[in-house]
Amino acid sequence: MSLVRCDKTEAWSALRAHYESKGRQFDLRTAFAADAGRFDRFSVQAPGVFADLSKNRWDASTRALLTGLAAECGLEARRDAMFAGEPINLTEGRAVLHTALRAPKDAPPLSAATDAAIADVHAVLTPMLTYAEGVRAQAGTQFTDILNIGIGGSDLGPQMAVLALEEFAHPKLRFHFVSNVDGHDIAPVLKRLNPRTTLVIVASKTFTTQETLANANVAREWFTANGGTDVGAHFVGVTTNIQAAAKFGITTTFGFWDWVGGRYSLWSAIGLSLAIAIGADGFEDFLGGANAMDEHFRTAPLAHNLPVQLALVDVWYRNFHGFTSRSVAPYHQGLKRLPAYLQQLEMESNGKCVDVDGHAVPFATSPVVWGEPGTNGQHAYFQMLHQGTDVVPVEFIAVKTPAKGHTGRYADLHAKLLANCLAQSQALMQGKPAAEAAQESPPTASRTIAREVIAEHRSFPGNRPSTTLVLDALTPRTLGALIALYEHRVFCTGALWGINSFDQWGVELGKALCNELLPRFESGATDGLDSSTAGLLTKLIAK
Ligand SMILES: O=P(O)(O)OC[C@H]1O[C@](O)(CO)[C@@H](O)[C@@H]1O
Repeated sequence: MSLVRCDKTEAWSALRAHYESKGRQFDLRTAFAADAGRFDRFSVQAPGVFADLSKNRWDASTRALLTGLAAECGLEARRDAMFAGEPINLTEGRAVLHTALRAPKDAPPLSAATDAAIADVHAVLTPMLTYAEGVRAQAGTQFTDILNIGIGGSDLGPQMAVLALEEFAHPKLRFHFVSNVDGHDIAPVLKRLNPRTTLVIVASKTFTTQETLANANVAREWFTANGGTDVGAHFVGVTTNIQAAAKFGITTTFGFWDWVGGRYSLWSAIGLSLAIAIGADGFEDFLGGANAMDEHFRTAPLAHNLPVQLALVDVWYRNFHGFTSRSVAPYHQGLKRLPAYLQQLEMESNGKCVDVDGHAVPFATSPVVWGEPGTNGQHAYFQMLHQGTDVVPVEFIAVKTPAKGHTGRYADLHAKLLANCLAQSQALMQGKPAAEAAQESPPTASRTIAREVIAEHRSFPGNRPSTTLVLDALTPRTLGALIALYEHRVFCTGALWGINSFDQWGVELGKALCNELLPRFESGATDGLDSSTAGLLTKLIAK
Protein backbone atom coordinates (compact mmCIF):
# COMPACT_ATOMS: atom_id res chain seq x y z
CA MET A 1 0.00 0.00 0.00
CA SER A 2 2.43 2.68 -1.13
CA LEU A 3 0.97 6.13 -0.89
CA VAL A 4 2.81 9.13 -2.30
CA ARG A 5 1.84 12.50 -0.84
CA CYS A 6 0.46 14.77 -3.56
CA ASP A 7 3.16 17.43 -3.31
CA LYS A 8 5.91 14.85 -3.88
CA THR A 9 4.71 13.88 -7.34
CA GLU A 10 5.65 15.08 -10.79
CA ALA A 11 1.99 15.74 -11.48
CA TRP A 12 1.97 18.29 -8.64
CA SER A 13 4.75 20.34 -10.26
CA ALA A 14 3.00 20.04 -13.61
CA LEU A 15 -0.23 21.25 -12.02
CA ARG A 16 1.61 24.23 -10.50
CA ALA A 17 2.89 25.22 -13.91
CA HIS A 18 -0.53 24.58 -15.46
CA TYR A 19 -2.19 26.76 -12.84
CA GLU A 20 0.20 29.62 -13.59
CA SER A 21 -0.14 29.34 -17.35
CA LYS A 22 -3.86 28.55 -17.64
CA GLY A 23 -5.67 27.84 -14.40
CA ARG A 24 -5.38 31.23 -12.73
CA GLN A 25 -7.11 33.10 -15.55
CA PHE A 26 -9.49 30.34 -16.61
CA ASP A 27 -12.86 31.78 -17.55
CA LEU A 28 -15.94 29.58 -17.53
CA ARG A 29 -17.80 31.79 -19.99
CA THR A 30 -15.04 31.49 -22.56
CA ALA A 31 -14.85 27.75 -21.98
CA PHE A 32 -18.58 27.28 -22.60
CA ALA A 33 -18.51 29.53 -25.67
CA ALA A 34 -15.65 27.50 -27.12
CA ASP A 35 -17.11 24.06 -26.52
CA ALA A 36 -20.76 23.22 -27.13
CA GLY A 37 -20.14 19.73 -25.74
CA ARG A 38 -18.74 20.93 -22.41
CA PHE A 39 -21.71 19.73 -20.36
CA ASP A 40 -21.48 16.21 -21.80
CA ARG A 41 -17.71 16.13 -21.52
CA PHE A 42 -17.72 17.13 -17.87
CA SER A 43 -20.71 15.15 -16.59
CA VAL A 44 -20.53 11.82 -14.80
CA GLN A 45 -23.43 9.44 -14.19
CA ALA A 46 -22.74 7.30 -11.14
CA PRO A 47 -25.28 4.92 -9.58
CA GLY A 48 -28.11 7.06 -8.24
CA VAL A 49 -26.27 10.37 -8.68
CA PHE A 50 -25.62 12.43 -11.78
CA ALA A 51 -22.98 15.15 -11.56
CA ASP A 52 -22.50 18.17 -13.78
CA LEU A 53 -18.89 19.23 -13.26
CA SER A 54 -18.81 21.51 -16.30
CA LYS A 55 -19.24 24.77 -14.36
CA ASN A 56 -15.87 24.23 -12.71
CA ARG A 57 -12.68 26.05 -13.59
CA TRP A 58 -11.01 23.24 -15.44
CA ASP A 59 -10.55 21.93 -18.93
CA ALA A 60 -9.56 18.58 -20.37
CA SER A 61 -5.86 19.24 -19.73
CA THR A 62 -6.49 20.17 -16.08
CA ARG A 63 -8.57 17.06 -15.63
CA ALA A 64 -5.92 14.87 -17.22
CA LEU A 65 -3.21 16.31 -14.97
CA LEU A 66 -5.36 15.87 -11.87
CA THR A 67 -6.29 12.33 -12.82
CA GLY A 68 -2.58 11.66 -13.33
CA LEU A 69 -1.97 13.02 -9.85
CA ALA A 70 -4.41 10.48 -8.40
CA ALA A 71 -2.64 7.67 -10.24
CA GLU A 72 0.84 8.84 -9.20
CA CYS A 73 -0.23 9.14 -5.56
CA GLY A 74 -1.32 5.49 -5.59
CA LEU A 75 -4.96 6.30 -4.91
CA GLU A 76 -6.23 3.04 -6.40
CA ALA A 77 -3.94 0.94 -4.20
CA ARG A 78 -4.99 2.94 -1.17
CA ARG A 79 -8.67 2.44 -2.06
CA ASP A 80 -8.14 -1.29 -2.53
CA ALA A 81 -6.41 -1.44 0.86
CA MET A 82 -9.45 0.13 2.48
CA PHE A 83 -11.86 -2.31 0.82
CA ALA A 84 -9.58 -5.21 1.77
CA GLY A 85 -9.69 -4.29 5.46
CA GLU A 86 -6.03 -3.33 5.84
CA PRO A 87 -5.41 -1.20 8.95
CA ILE A 88 -5.22 2.10 7.05
CA ASN A 89 -6.28 4.02 10.15
CA LEU A 90 -2.70 3.79 11.38
CA THR A 91 -2.89 6.01 14.43
CA GLU A 92 -5.65 3.87 15.90
CA GLY A 93 -4.38 0.60 14.39
CA ARG A 94 -7.75 -0.10 12.78
CA ALA A 95 -9.22 -1.16 9.49
CA VAL A 96 -11.76 1.13 7.84
CA LEU A 97 -14.57 -1.06 6.68
CA HIS A 98 -17.78 0.94 6.57
CA THR A 99 -18.15 -0.45 3.04
CA ALA A 100 -18.62 -3.91 4.61
CA LEU A 101 -21.68 -2.54 6.43
CA ARG A 102 -23.54 -2.27 3.15
CA ALA A 103 -22.12 -5.27 1.32
CA PRO A 104 -24.65 -8.00 0.56
CA LYS A 105 -24.31 -11.28 2.43
CA ASP A 106 -23.25 -13.04 -0.76
CA ALA A 107 -20.79 -10.36 -1.91
CA PRO A 108 -17.93 -11.80 -4.00
CA PRO A 109 -14.92 -12.49 -1.74
CA LEU A 110 -12.53 -9.55 -1.36
CA SER A 111 -10.20 -10.51 1.47
CA ALA A 112 -10.35 -12.65 4.58
CA ALA A 113 -10.76 -9.57 6.79
CA THR A 114 -13.57 -8.12 4.70
CA ASP A 115 -15.40 -11.42 4.32
CA ALA A 116 -15.28 -11.95 8.09
CA ALA A 117 -16.52 -8.40 8.64
CA ILE A 118 -19.44 -8.91 6.24
CA ALA A 119 -20.44 -12.08 8.08
CA ASP A 120 -20.34 -10.18 11.40
CA VAL A 121 -22.36 -7.35 9.91
CA HIS A 122 -25.20 -9.62 8.81
CA ALA A 123 -25.23 -11.38 12.17
CA VAL A 124 -26.26 -8.03 13.70
CA LEU A 125 -28.17 -6.52 10.80
CA THR A 126 -30.74 -9.32 10.65
CA PRO A 127 -31.83 -9.13 14.33
CA MET A 128 -31.64 -5.33 14.23
CA LEU A 129 -34.02 -5.17 11.29
CA THR A 130 -36.32 -7.71 12.97
CA TYR A 131 -36.31 -5.49 16.06
CA ALA A 132 -37.08 -2.42 13.93
CA GLU A 133 -39.99 -4.23 12.32
CA GLY A 134 -41.21 -5.26 15.77
CA VAL A 135 -41.30 -1.62 16.88
CA ARG A 136 -43.10 -0.64 13.69
CA ALA A 137 -45.68 -3.37 14.31
CA GLN A 138 -46.52 -1.68 17.60
CA ALA A 139 -46.53 1.85 16.18
CA GLY A 140 -49.35 4.02 17.43
CA THR A 141 -50.06 1.69 20.35
CA GLN A 142 -46.98 0.56 22.29
CA PHE A 143 -44.71 3.13 20.62
CA THR A 144 -45.56 6.59 19.36
CA ASP A 145 -42.18 8.32 19.71
CA ILE A 146 -38.58 7.32 19.09
CA LEU A 147 -35.93 9.40 20.87
CA ASN A 148 -32.35 9.00 19.64
CA ILE A 149 -29.75 10.22 22.12
CA GLY A 150 -26.27 10.50 20.62
CA ILE A 151 -23.85 13.11 19.33
CA GLY A 152 -21.56 13.58 16.31
CA GLY A 153 -21.78 10.53 14.09
CA SER A 154 -24.26 8.94 16.47
CA ASP A 155 -26.68 11.80 15.84
CA LEU A 156 -25.98 13.66 12.60
CA GLY A 157 -26.28 10.67 10.27
CA PRO A 158 -29.53 9.19 11.61
CA GLN A 159 -31.06 12.62 12.07
CA MET A 160 -30.16 13.78 8.56
CA ALA A 161 -31.42 10.53 7.00
CA VAL A 162 -34.68 10.30 8.98
CA LEU A 163 -35.50 13.87 7.95
CA ALA A 164 -34.54 13.24 4.35
CA LEU A 165 -36.68 10.12 4.09
CA GLU A 166 -39.73 11.48 5.89
CA GLU A 167 -41.86 10.44 2.90
CA PHE A 168 -41.01 6.81 3.62
CA ALA A 169 -41.35 6.96 7.40
CA HIS A 170 -43.98 5.12 9.40
CA PRO A 171 -46.91 7.53 9.71
CA LYS A 172 -47.63 6.62 13.32
CA LEU A 173 -44.17 7.28 14.69
CA ARG A 174 -42.51 10.58 15.54
CA PHE A 175 -38.71 10.88 15.71
CA HIS A 176 -36.67 13.09 18.01
CA PHE A 177 -32.92 13.64 18.21
CA VAL A 178 -31.15 15.00 21.26
CA SER A 179 -27.41 15.57 21.18
CA ASN A 180 -26.30 18.67 23.05
CA VAL A 181 -25.32 18.51 26.70
CA ASP A 182 -27.72 21.32 27.34
CA GLY A 183 -31.03 21.06 29.12
CA HIS A 184 -32.42 23.37 26.45
CA ASP A 185 -32.07 20.53 23.98
CA ILE A 186 -33.55 17.61 25.88
CA ALA A 187 -36.08 19.36 28.18
CA PRO A 188 -38.49 20.57 25.48
CA VAL A 189 -38.39 17.15 23.84
CA LEU A 190 -39.13 15.24 27.03
CA LYS A 191 -41.96 17.66 27.79
CA ARG A 192 -43.76 16.44 24.67
CA LEU A 193 -43.20 12.72 25.26
CA ASN A 194 -45.13 10.03 27.08
CA PRO A 195 -42.69 7.60 28.75
CA ARG A 196 -45.15 4.75 28.30
CA THR A 197 -45.02 5.01 24.52
CA THR A 198 -41.48 6.26 23.97
CA LEU A 199 -38.52 4.18 22.83
CA VAL A 200 -35.17 5.72 23.76
CA ILE A 201 -32.19 4.71 21.63
CA VAL A 202 -28.88 5.44 23.33
CA ALA A 203 -26.45 5.67 20.41
CA SER A 204 -22.77 5.86 21.18
CA LYS A 205 -19.91 4.01 19.57
CA THR A 206 -17.82 4.21 22.73
CA PHE A 207 -20.59 4.55 25.31
CA THR A 208 -18.25 6.91 27.17
CA THR A 209 -19.22 10.20 25.54
CA GLN A 210 -20.02 12.76 28.23
CA GLU A 211 -22.89 14.44 26.40
CA THR A 212 -24.66 11.21 25.50
CA LEU A 213 -24.33 9.57 28.89
CA ALA A 214 -25.51 12.72 30.65
CA ASN A 215 -28.57 12.95 28.40
CA ALA A 216 -29.26 9.21 28.72
CA ASN A 217 -29.20 9.59 32.51
CA VAL A 218 -31.65 12.49 32.31
CA ALA A 219 -33.94 10.43 30.05
CA ARG A 220 -33.85 7.43 32.39
CA GLU A 221 -34.56 9.63 35.40
CA TRP A 222 -37.48 11.24 33.52
CA PHE A 223 -38.74 7.80 32.53
CA THR A 224 -38.86 6.39 36.06
CA ALA A 225 -40.07 9.66 37.60
CA ASN A 226 -43.04 9.65 35.20
CA GLY A 227 -44.29 6.17 35.88
CA GLY A 228 -42.10 4.25 33.46
CA THR A 229 -41.22 0.88 34.91
CA ASP A 230 -39.64 -1.30 32.30
CA VAL A 231 -36.34 0.39 31.34
CA GLY A 232 -35.38 -2.75 29.42
CA ALA A 233 -38.40 -2.44 27.11
CA HIS A 234 -38.06 1.30 26.53
CA PHE A 235 -34.28 1.79 26.24
CA VAL A 236 -32.15 0.20 23.58
CA GLY A 237 -28.42 0.63 23.06
CA VAL A 238 -26.31 0.80 19.91
CA THR A 239 -22.61 0.65 20.65
CA THR A 240 -19.33 -1.19 20.32
CA ASN A 241 -19.17 -1.20 24.14
CA ILE A 242 -21.90 -3.65 25.05
CA GLN A 243 -20.68 -4.03 28.67
CA ALA A 244 -21.00 -0.31 29.34
CA ALA A 245 -24.53 -0.31 27.92
CA ALA A 246 -25.43 -3.27 30.15
CA LYS A 247 -24.03 -1.40 33.16
CA PHE A 248 -26.37 1.45 32.31
CA GLY A 249 -29.27 -1.00 32.59
CA ILE A 250 -29.85 -1.54 28.89
CA THR A 251 -30.74 -5.12 28.09
CA THR A 252 -31.25 -4.86 24.34
CA THR A 253 -28.12 -3.78 22.52
CA PHE A 254 -27.05 -3.94 18.91
CA GLY A 255 -23.31 -3.91 18.51
CA PHE A 256 -20.82 -2.84 15.91
CA TRP A 257 -17.05 -2.79 15.56
CA ASP A 258 -14.04 -0.56 16.02
CA TRP A 259 -13.45 -0.55 12.26
CA VAL A 260 -16.57 1.61 11.88
CA GLY A 261 -15.65 5.28 12.37
CA GLY A 262 -18.26 7.35 14.22
CA ARG A 263 -18.90 9.59 11.20
CA TYR A 264 -19.16 6.52 8.96
CA SER A 265 -21.51 4.61 11.25
CA LEU A 266 -24.96 5.43 9.89
CA TRP A 267 -24.99 2.09 8.07
CA SER A 268 -24.41 0.13 11.28
CA ALA A 269 -26.76 -0.28 14.24
CA ILE A 270 -26.34 3.49 14.69
CA GLY A 271 -28.92 3.64 11.90
CA LEU A 272 -31.53 1.93 14.11
CA SER A 273 -33.79 5.01 14.23
CA LEU A 274 -33.68 5.16 10.44
CA ALA A 275 -34.45 1.43 10.18
CA ILE A 276 -37.46 1.94 12.45
CA ALA A 277 -38.58 4.91 10.38
CA ILE A 278 -38.33 3.37 6.92
CA GLY A 279 -38.54 -0.33 7.79
CA ALA A 280 -36.31 -3.26 6.95
CA ASP A 281 -36.92 -3.04 3.18
CA GLY A 282 -36.22 0.67 3.16
CA PHE A 283 -33.03 0.21 5.16
CA GLU A 284 -31.90 -2.56 2.80
CA ASP A 285 -32.50 -0.20 -0.12
CA PHE A 286 -30.48 2.48 1.64
CA LEU A 287 -27.60 0.02 2.08
CA GLY A 288 -28.04 -1.14 -1.52
CA GLY A 289 -27.71 2.41 -2.86
CA ALA A 290 -24.49 2.88 -0.91
CA ASN A 291 -23.19 -0.50 -2.05
CA ALA A 292 -23.81 0.43 -5.70
CA MET A 293 -21.74 3.60 -5.16
CA ASP A 294 -19.04 1.51 -3.43
CA GLU A 295 -18.83 -0.73 -6.48
CA HIS A 296 -18.61 2.29 -8.76
CA PHE A 297 -15.80 3.72 -6.63
CA ARG A 298 -14.01 0.38 -6.44
CA THR A 299 -14.14 -0.43 -10.14
CA ALA A 300 -14.64 2.66 -12.33
CA PRO A 301 -11.49 4.02 -14.00
CA LEU A 302 -10.18 7.16 -12.29
CA ALA A 303 -11.27 9.41 -15.17
CA HIS A 304 -14.91 8.27 -14.86
CA ASN A 305 -14.99 7.71 -11.14
CA LEU A 306 -17.28 10.29 -9.56
CA PRO A 307 -15.86 10.36 -6.01
CA VAL A 308 -12.37 10.63 -7.50
CA GLN A 309 -13.30 13.41 -9.91
CA LEU A 310 -15.05 15.42 -7.19
CA ALA A 311 -12.03 15.02 -4.93
CA LEU A 312 -9.71 16.18 -7.71
CA VAL A 313 -11.74 19.35 -8.19
CA ASP A 314 -11.56 19.85 -4.43
CA VAL A 315 -7.75 19.58 -4.50
CA TRP A 316 -7.55 21.89 -7.51
CA TYR A 317 -9.54 24.55 -5.69
CA ARG A 318 -8.02 24.15 -2.25
CA ASN A 319 -4.36 23.78 -3.18
CA PHE A 320 -4.03 25.73 -6.40
CA HIS A 321 -6.80 28.35 -6.44
CA GLY A 322 -6.58 28.70 -2.65
CA PHE A 323 -10.35 28.65 -2.07
CA THR A 324 -10.96 28.20 1.64
CA SER A 325 -14.51 26.95 1.81
CA ARG A 326 -17.22 25.12 -0.09
CA SER A 327 -20.90 25.80 0.25
CA VAL A 328 -23.46 23.00 -0.06
CA ALA A 329 -26.90 24.05 -1.27
CA PRO A 330 -29.44 21.24 -1.25
CA TYR A 331 -32.59 22.17 -3.16
CA HIS A 332 -34.72 19.78 -1.14
CA GLN A 333 -35.96 20.62 2.32
CA GLY A 334 -35.48 16.99 3.35
CA LEU A 335 -31.73 17.52 3.01
CA LYS A 336 -31.65 20.40 5.43
CA ARG A 337 -29.30 18.62 7.84
CA LEU A 338 -27.01 17.44 5.06
CA PRO A 339 -24.58 20.39 5.39
CA ALA A 340 -24.20 19.69 9.13
CA TYR A 341 -23.66 16.01 8.42
CA LEU A 342 -21.05 16.86 5.78
CA GLN A 343 -19.27 19.22 8.12
CA GLN A 344 -18.46 16.34 10.42
CA LEU A 345 -17.72 13.94 7.58
CA GLU A 346 -15.29 16.23 5.83
CA MET A 347 -13.87 18.50 8.51
CA GLU A 348 -13.42 15.82 11.19
CA SER A 349 -11.88 13.52 8.59
CA ASN A 350 -9.60 15.92 6.76
CA GLY A 351 -9.05 18.82 9.15
CA LYS A 352 -5.48 17.69 9.86
CA CYS A 353 -2.09 19.39 9.64
CA VAL A 354 0.26 16.41 9.74
CA ASP A 355 0.54 13.56 7.27
CA VAL A 356 0.40 9.85 8.08
CA ASP A 357 4.10 9.93 8.97
CA GLY A 358 3.59 12.79 11.40
CA HIS A 359 5.18 15.45 9.18
CA ALA A 360 3.58 18.88 8.91
CA VAL A 361 1.88 19.19 5.54
CA PRO A 362 3.06 22.19 3.52
CA PHE A 363 -0.34 22.76 1.87
CA ALA A 364 -3.93 23.39 2.88
CA THR A 365 -6.25 20.52 3.82
CA SER A 366 -9.99 20.50 4.64
CA PRO A 367 -11.96 23.52 3.49
CA VAL A 368 -14.75 24.89 5.63
CA VAL A 369 -17.94 23.16 4.52
CA TRP A 370 -21.16 25.01 5.13
CA GLY A 371 -24.60 25.62 3.74
CA GLU A 372 -28.35 25.75 4.05
CA PRO A 373 -31.24 24.52 1.93
CA GLY A 374 -31.29 26.31 -1.41
CA THR A 375 -33.63 29.25 -1.49
CA ASN A 376 -33.17 29.96 2.23
CA GLY A 377 -29.46 30.44 1.54
CA GLN A 378 -30.25 32.63 -1.46
CA HIS A 379 -32.05 35.11 0.78
CA ALA A 380 -29.28 35.08 3.38
CA TYR A 381 -25.67 34.69 2.25
CA PHE A 382 -25.82 34.20 -1.52
CA GLN A 383 -25.12 37.95 -1.79
CA MET A 384 -21.58 37.14 -0.67
CA LEU A 385 -21.32 34.18 -3.03
CA HIS A 386 -22.23 36.41 -5.99
CA GLN A 387 -20.43 39.63 -5.13
CA GLY A 388 -18.13 38.97 -2.17
CA THR A 389 -14.34 39.16 -2.40
CA ASP A 390 -13.84 35.43 -1.78
CA VAL A 391 -14.66 32.80 -4.37
CA VAL A 392 -16.65 29.97 -2.78
CA PRO A 393 -17.36 26.96 -4.98
CA VAL A 394 -20.98 25.93 -4.50
CA GLU A 395 -22.40 22.44 -4.64
CA PHE A 396 -26.01 22.43 -5.77
CA ILE A 397 -28.10 19.34 -5.14
CA ALA A 398 -31.26 19.10 -7.22
CA VAL A 399 -33.90 16.40 -6.93
CA LYS A 400 -35.89 15.92 -10.12
CA THR A 401 -39.09 14.43 -8.74
CA PRO A 402 -40.70 15.63 -5.53
CA ALA A 403 -42.26 13.30 -2.96
CA LYS A 404 -45.34 11.37 -3.99
CA GLY A 405 -48.41 13.44 -3.35
CA HIS A 406 -46.63 16.69 -4.18
CA THR A 407 -49.06 17.37 -6.96
CA GLY A 408 -51.73 20.02 -7.30
CA ARG A 409 -50.84 23.05 -5.24
CA TYR A 410 -47.35 21.68 -4.47
CA ALA A 411 -46.33 20.92 -8.08
CA ASP A 412 -45.82 24.58 -8.84
CA LEU A 413 -43.48 24.94 -5.86
CA HIS A 414 -41.20 22.24 -7.21
CA ALA A 415 -40.80 23.91 -10.59
CA LYS A 416 -39.93 27.17 -8.83
CA LEU A 417 -37.45 25.37 -6.59
CA LEU A 418 -35.62 23.78 -9.51
CA ALA A 419 -35.65 26.98 -11.56
CA ASN A 420 -34.03 28.76 -8.61
CA CYS A 421 -31.37 26.08 -8.39
CA LEU A 422 -30.43 26.38 -12.05
CA ALA A 423 -30.63 30.17 -12.03
CA GLN A 424 -28.13 30.40 -9.19
CA SER A 425 -25.41 28.34 -10.83
CA GLN A 426 -26.07 30.21 -14.07
CA ALA A 427 -25.81 33.60 -12.35
CA LEU A 428 -22.65 32.64 -10.48
CA MET A 429 -21.02 31.63 -13.72
CA GLN A 430 -22.35 34.29 -16.11
CA GLY A 431 -22.06 37.30 -13.87
CA LYS A 432 -22.98 40.67 -15.29
CA PRO A 433 -20.46 43.24 -16.54
CA ALA A 434 -20.85 46.82 -15.34
CA ALA A 435 -21.40 47.95 -18.94
CA GLU A 436 -24.45 45.68 -19.15
CA ALA A 437 -25.73 46.86 -15.77
CA ALA A 438 -25.33 50.47 -16.99
CA GLN A 439 -27.85 49.78 -19.78
CA GLU A 440 -30.54 48.87 -17.27
CA SER A 441 -32.70 51.59 -15.93
CA PRO A 442 -31.68 52.00 -12.28
CA PRO A 443 -34.29 51.59 -9.56
CA THR A 444 -36.05 54.82 -8.69
CA ALA A 445 -34.38 55.13 -5.30
CA SER A 446 -30.91 55.16 -6.91
CA ARG A 447 -31.59 57.77 -9.58
CA THR A 448 -29.64 60.37 -7.64
CA ILE A 449 -26.47 58.30 -7.94
CA ALA A 450 -24.40 58.49 -11.11
CA ARG A 451 -25.38 55.76 -13.54
CA GLU A 452 -21.87 54.32 -13.77
CA VAL A 453 -21.58 54.17 -9.97
CA ILE A 454 -24.83 52.26 -9.51
CA ALA A 455 -23.83 50.01 -12.41
CA GLU A 456 -20.73 48.96 -10.46
CA HIS A 457 -22.92 48.00 -7.51
CA ARG A 458 -25.29 46.10 -9.77
CA SER A 459 -22.64 44.17 -11.68
CA PHE A 460 -21.47 40.62 -10.92
CA PRO A 461 -17.93 39.33 -11.48
CA GLY A 462 -19.18 35.90 -12.58
CA ASN A 463 -16.81 33.02 -13.33
CA ARG A 464 -17.79 31.59 -9.94
CA PRO A 465 -17.62 27.81 -10.02
CA SER A 466 -20.22 25.27 -9.01
CA THR A 467 -21.04 21.59 -9.27
CA THR A 468 -24.60 20.34 -9.58
CA LEU A 469 -25.56 16.89 -8.33
CA VAL A 470 -28.90 15.52 -9.52
CA LEU A 471 -30.96 12.74 -7.97
CA ASP A 472 -34.01 11.41 -9.79
CA ALA A 473 -35.89 11.35 -6.50
CA LEU A 474 -34.94 11.38 -2.84
CA THR A 475 -35.36 7.72 -1.89
CA PRO A 476 -33.55 5.38 0.51
CA ARG A 477 -31.53 4.11 -2.43
CA THR A 478 -30.43 7.47 -3.83
CA LEU A 479 -29.73 8.89 -0.37
CA GLY A 480 -27.52 5.86 0.35
CA ALA A 481 -25.65 6.47 -2.91
CA LEU A 482 -25.26 10.19 -2.23
CA ILE A 483 -23.82 9.70 1.25
CA ALA A 484 -21.44 6.96 0.09
CA LEU A 485 -20.33 9.30 -2.71
CA TYR A 486 -19.40 11.95 -0.16
CA GLU A 487 -17.60 9.40 2.04
CA HIS A 488 -15.43 8.24 -0.83
CA ARG A 489 -14.72 11.76 -2.01
CA VAL A 490 -13.45 12.61 1.48
CA PHE A 491 -11.36 9.43 1.44
CA CYS A 492 -9.80 10.47 -1.87
CA THR A 493 -8.87 14.01 -0.82
CA GLY A 494 -7.43 12.65 2.43
CA ALA A 495 -5.43 10.04 0.54
CA LEU A 496 -4.05 12.58 -1.94
CA TRP A 497 -3.06 14.84 0.94
CA GLY A 498 -1.40 11.86 2.63
CA ILE A 499 -3.32 12.34 5.87
CA ASN A 500 -5.25 9.88 8.01
CA SER A 501 -8.92 10.68 7.40
CA PHE A 502 -10.09 8.22 10.02
CA ASP A 503 -8.86 9.48 13.38
CA GLN A 504 -10.00 12.60 15.25
CA TRP A 505 -7.34 13.46 17.82
CA GLY A 506 -8.28 17.10 17.44
CA VAL A 507 -11.33 16.65 19.64
CA GLU A 508 -9.42 15.18 22.59
CA LEU A 509 -7.74 18.21 24.14
CA GLY A 510 -10.99 20.08 24.67
CA LYS A 511 -12.56 16.98 26.22
CA ALA A 512 -9.65 16.59 28.67
CA LEU A 513 -9.69 20.26 29.64
CA CYS A 514 -13.46 20.11 30.15
CA ASN A 515 -12.98 17.22 32.58
CA GLU A 516 -10.39 19.28 34.47
CA LEU A 517 -12.58 22.37 34.57
CA LEU A 518 -15.81 20.69 35.62
CA PRO A 519 -14.95 20.28 39.33
CA ARG A 520 -13.88 23.94 39.45
CA PHE A 521 -17.50 24.92 38.73
CA GLU A 522 -18.21 23.45 42.20
CA SER A 523 -15.08 24.55 44.03
CA GLY A 524 -14.56 27.88 42.27
CA ALA A 525 -10.80 27.20 42.29
CA THR A 526 -8.91 29.12 39.61
CA ASP A 527 -5.34 28.19 40.52
CA GLY A 528 -3.13 27.45 37.53
CA LEU A 529 -5.61 28.87 35.00
CA ASP A 530 -4.81 31.65 32.53
CA SER A 531 -6.45 34.95 33.47
CA SER A 532 -9.10 34.73 30.73
CA THR A 533 -10.30 31.26 31.70
CA ALA A 534 -10.11 32.14 35.41
CA GLY A 535 -12.03 35.40 34.86
CA LEU A 536 -14.73 33.74 32.80
CA LEU A 537 -15.12 30.88 35.26
CA THR A 538 -15.51 33.31 38.13
CA LYS A 539 -18.09 35.30 36.15
CA LEU A 540 -20.06 32.20 35.20
CA ILE A 541 -20.31 30.81 38.73
CA ALA A 542 -20.82 34.09 40.58
CA LYS A 543 -23.95 33.91 42.79
O1 LIG B 1 -20.51 7.62 19.26
P1 LIG B 1 -19.69 8.20 20.34
O2 LIG B 1 -18.61 7.28 20.81
O3 LIG B 1 -20.56 8.67 21.48
O4 LIG B 1 -18.93 9.45 19.77
C1 LIG B 1 -19.62 10.55 19.26
C2 LIG B 1 -18.74 11.41 18.42
O5 LIG B 1 -17.64 11.88 19.18
C3 LIG B 1 -16.48 11.92 18.36
O6 LIG B 1 -15.63 10.91 18.75
C4 LIG B 1 -15.78 13.24 18.48
O7 LIG B 1 -15.63 13.58 19.80
C5 LIG B 1 -16.99 11.69 16.95
O8 LIG B 1 -16.02 11.20 16.10
C6 LIG B 1 -18.11 10.76 17.22
O9 LIG B 1 -18.98 10.65 16.12
